[in-house]
Amino acid sequence: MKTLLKNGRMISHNNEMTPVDIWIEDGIIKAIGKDFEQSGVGFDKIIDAQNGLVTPGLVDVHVHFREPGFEYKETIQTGSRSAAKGGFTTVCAMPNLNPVPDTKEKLSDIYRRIQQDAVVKVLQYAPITMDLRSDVLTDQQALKEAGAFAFTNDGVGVQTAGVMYQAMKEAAANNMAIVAHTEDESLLFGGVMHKGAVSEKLGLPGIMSATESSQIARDVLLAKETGVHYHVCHVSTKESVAVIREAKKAGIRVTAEVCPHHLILSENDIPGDIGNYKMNPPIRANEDRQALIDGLLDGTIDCIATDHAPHSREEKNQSMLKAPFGIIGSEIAFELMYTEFVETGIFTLEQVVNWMTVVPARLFNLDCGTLAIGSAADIAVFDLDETVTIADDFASKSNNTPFIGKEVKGQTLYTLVNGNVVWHKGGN
Ligand SMILES: NC(=O)N[C@@H](CC(=O)O)C(=O)O
Ligand SMILES: [Zn+2]
Ligand SMILES: [Zn+2]
Repeated sequence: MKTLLKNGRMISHNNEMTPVDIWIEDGIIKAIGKDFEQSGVGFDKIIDAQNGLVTPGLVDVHVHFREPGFEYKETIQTGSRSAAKGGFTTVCAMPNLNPVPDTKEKLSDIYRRIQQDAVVKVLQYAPITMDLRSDVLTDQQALKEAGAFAFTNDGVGVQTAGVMYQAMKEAAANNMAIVAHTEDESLLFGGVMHKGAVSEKLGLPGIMSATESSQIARDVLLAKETGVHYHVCHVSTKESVAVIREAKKAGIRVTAEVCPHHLILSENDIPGDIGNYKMNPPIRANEDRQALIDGLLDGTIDCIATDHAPHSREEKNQSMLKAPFGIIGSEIAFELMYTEFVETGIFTLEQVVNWMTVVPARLFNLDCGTLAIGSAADIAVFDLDETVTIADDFASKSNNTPFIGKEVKGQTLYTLVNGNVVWHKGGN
């Protein structure tokens, strides 16, 4: 099977756009160049990229697919379609499910579902401790054999230093990463949004920055003791950035991700007590937002991840006091990053593409995030010209995002996995 993706543009190292065609054969990138059509190759299928930006399929190391246990919010099928619609071809799914995949059998059951239903490549995380909340470590070796991507208790922090230390030691021995949602619950005090001027104004309990940053400080020191690859989820505060920066300087093996919503919004953008502005960690102060941008620019923060966290309309259409934490992100992540940061000249297009493809792949040794000849034809094509309004028409089952109605550029035209079109604009 020979496919030609023609009339694309690729971003080169000096941020220049080069017109390209990609020759795909049996799901593999065979050649990148021009005028293959004229050379008489005889393609079975031709896809017109319409002068769009061609990138490696995006890689997201942080999504929530809710299956099994919470299928009314999302399933592997709808979550992976949502990822495909956003140009993602590899995503890593969190284990805060029911049941929690804390045994080989439960993890294998999820992989069976992925095999059946996913339209993009899905790697499943396993938990650090049994049932996410206990102090009993999971059998890392068995879970690794069953295909665990890495270990995380995302949704909750590991509350005890000793448990985290043991988990890190074990993960280092198994050559696996520990991925951490950092939140010290003894510093939570029922908070539902960032503690500051706006929480005060709205009369809502606040979450201190130290609730996150103090646990990162603990963990980087434990990572130093154990030598594990320690990856920090959804960094949100300036203190967290400072701790990670110092840890990296000290040679500690720490990496970090940041979410588009924390880069774009600050507490001042929260118009009131609205559930769709509630996520964990919360949208912080403007100086935190600025520190996250600086952190990406100086390499303290390594990559961008969405933390796609679907919840039902009923759940989110309530006061922040009652609504669950989390917003969706897969379908709009690239267009938000492009519009807010590339169009404004804060980041280059090459930086944004790298932070969403080759860098996350490299951090976790994944065989994706590249358009190298011989690699799987996992490819995204984006329209950088047309301005569109983010509509409430998500492929996700849920619509919990405060970005509906926003004007953006950078809509996905095509997403290909192993050379097959899994999403195209105007399609399903
Ligand atoms: N980010 C969120 O606000 N919520 C996530 C959990 C998490 O990522 O911590 C969820 O599972 O809904
Ligand atoms: Zn989390
Ligand atoms: Zn999460």
